[in-house]
Amino acid sequence: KRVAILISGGGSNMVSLVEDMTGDHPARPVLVLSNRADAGGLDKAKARGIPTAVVDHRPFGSDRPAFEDALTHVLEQAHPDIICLAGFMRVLTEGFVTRWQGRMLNIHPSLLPKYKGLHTHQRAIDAGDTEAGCSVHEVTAELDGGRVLGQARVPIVPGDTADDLAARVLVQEHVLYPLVLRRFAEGQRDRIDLP
Ligand SMILES: N[C@@H]1O[C@H](COP(=O)(O)O)[C@@H](O)[C@H]1O
Repeated sequence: KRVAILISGGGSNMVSLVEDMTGDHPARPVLVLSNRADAGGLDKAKARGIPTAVVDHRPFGSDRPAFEDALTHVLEQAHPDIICLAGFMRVLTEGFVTRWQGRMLNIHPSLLPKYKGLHTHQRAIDAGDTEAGCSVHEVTAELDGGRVLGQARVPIVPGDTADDLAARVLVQEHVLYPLVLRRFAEGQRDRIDLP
């Protein structure tokens, strides 16, 4: 299977996916695509010999479909079977999502369906939750709303800041996403929960 990975930032999840796609893994990374030319993950991908591309969203202003047409044009040249959103911070329209329906995954730093959207860790702390985590889900037109294929849980420790929690969850993201991608590439659609 051919996998394209969309990023906007440092790309630590992208690296964990790429480093797992070796040996008997049924998939290989064919493209790392960013909407930001200054995304730190681009250099990490180049250093691992993966083709990279940038489609800057800013020149398109509020014309999301035009931005997504440019994304789709670049993606189609890589012929991906699977698309992984990994810290990709643009909300995608229904048109784009429908085009890649059933072949696109995302990692979200909360225990979905709780805390869709942003600032997930602070919201979990403010709510007095005792645990948090991350979820890998299929991407649908509803933001962070698709079927959850995997979740990993971590404790919230009294006195935790959002940054403390984000760091603890990120460690689990790097375990969960590669696991779910491997199963997804093998055709498995049932959900896994860590630990
Ligand atoms: N969507 C969220 O954005 C962060 C991206 O981190 P990285 O993969 O760019 O390091 C991760 O926490 C991910 O869950």
